[in-house]
Amino acid sequence: MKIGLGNDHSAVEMKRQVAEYLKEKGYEVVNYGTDSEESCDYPVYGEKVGRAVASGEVDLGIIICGTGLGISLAANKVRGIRAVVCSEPYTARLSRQHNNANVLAFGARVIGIELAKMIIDEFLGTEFEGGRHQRRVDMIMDIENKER
Ligand SMILES: O=C[C@H](O)[C@H](O)[C@H](O)COP(=O)(O)O
Repeated sequence: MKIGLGNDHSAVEMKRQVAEYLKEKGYEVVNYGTDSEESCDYPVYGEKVGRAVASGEVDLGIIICGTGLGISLAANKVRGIRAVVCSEPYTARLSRQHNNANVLAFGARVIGIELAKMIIDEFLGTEFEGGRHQRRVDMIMDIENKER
């Protein structure tokens, strides 16, 4: 499975550790984030990862900024993206089971790497359940069609 990573200046070290962890676990990693700690703008990287996921260039995305908020807001503007901010593993699991989330976001200034690893494990290790949840996810995606 191919995972697209994105981050701003606040999450360079967190992204590096996440990439290392994912590679150890056998995932292919594509880095769309910055590797410089010089101040930059998170929408750039949220959009890049969102587009990579939406086009199928990667299977899922993981995006990190200070809080996970701004970068997820940006990713969610890309058609087809369901990006979620998770600060604990339960929400990460349910975001896949019920919401079929395709991009995970968290904050490098909010959680540490060990919690991030647990969150990532739940996110990548859980499948969408479908059924009644499919109807609701379809309803979410239909909102995009009404907007554009
Ligand atoms: O939601 C936005 C992110 O948390 C950014 O990483 C944050 O706003 C960057 O802040 P600063 O420019 O003060 O490092």
